[in-house]
Amino acid sequence: MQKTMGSLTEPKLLVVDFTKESLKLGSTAWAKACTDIKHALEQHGCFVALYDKVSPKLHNAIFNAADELFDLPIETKVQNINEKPYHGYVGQMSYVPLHEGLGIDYSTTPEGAQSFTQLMWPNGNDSFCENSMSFARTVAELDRAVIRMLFESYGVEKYCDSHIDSTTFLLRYLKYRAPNPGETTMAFPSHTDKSFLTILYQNHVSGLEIKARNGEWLSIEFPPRSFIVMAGDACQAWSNDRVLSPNHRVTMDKNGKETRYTMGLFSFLSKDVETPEELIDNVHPQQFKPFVHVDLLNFYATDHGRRSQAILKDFCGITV
Ligand SMILES: O=C(O)CCC(=O)C(=O)O
Ligand SMILES: [Fe+2]
Repeated sequence: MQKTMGSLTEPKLLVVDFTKESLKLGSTAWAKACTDIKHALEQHGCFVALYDKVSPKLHNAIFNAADELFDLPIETKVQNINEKPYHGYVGQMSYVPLHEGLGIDYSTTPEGAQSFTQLMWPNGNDSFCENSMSFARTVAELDRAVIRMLFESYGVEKYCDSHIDSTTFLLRYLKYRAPNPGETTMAFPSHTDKSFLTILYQNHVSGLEIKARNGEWLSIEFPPRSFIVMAGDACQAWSNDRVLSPNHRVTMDKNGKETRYTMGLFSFLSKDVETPEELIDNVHPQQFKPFVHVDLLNFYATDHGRRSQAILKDFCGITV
């Protein structure tokens, strides 16, 4: 597969400016953004969001917090265990030597932020706790805005509030160190996210690559302080296969010297993931059975799930 190096070339990702006052609910600009977002999620499974609610102070605090967190002893970090697959500590893997990650489940709630902080710093770390929760809450607002727009653009806004009320947010701190000479540059292998939506925020070191529908790998260089909004498998299922949950991976520059940090906010549903009946008709017959969101992660954690090249079809596909 040909790789497009370091550019945002063809096909360009949509950029949606959420900082504009004109993007008020119900305005003309808002209606256009709804249509654009739907189109982008169907075409590429992602878009770039300009969003200025993360202050420079919080921006600095969150990446300092990442440094502080990853500097903890491994014995402490491995205590970040979660019964849900891919929610806890990941690292020390020989085939992915550059990567380490930790996850804060229920990250927008005081209980979620506090229990993670307590586990990592038994003597307390109030600023870590507050900054993590504040960041998660700020990005969750963007998630909700995107959900509202997506539901509106499919004409199913009546389901929006119950969807939002049943959403929980996993915040993952992700680290990728620079490769040593001769070492692999593959920092995170190709995969699709199991979330409903994923929102990514990185430091100044790029590395994310997304596979477009045409099979081309695009290197994503997003403007500083902007976010990548990406659809996960649950969103693809919900949309009756209209939205793309894109394959993506992280590749580090072989000559790079700096550590890449990404903050990822992953949304999950505590109610069934179910395609609205409005999205099912003769032209678009129902593709997937309703499912419990965490069961998709549990399936992915099995050999069959991990090897699957079409996880939704294998997990909940309707065969005709
Ligand atoms: O670090 C990134 O940009 C991507 C992370 C990612 O794909 C994931 O954690 O699922
Ligand atoms: Fe991912």
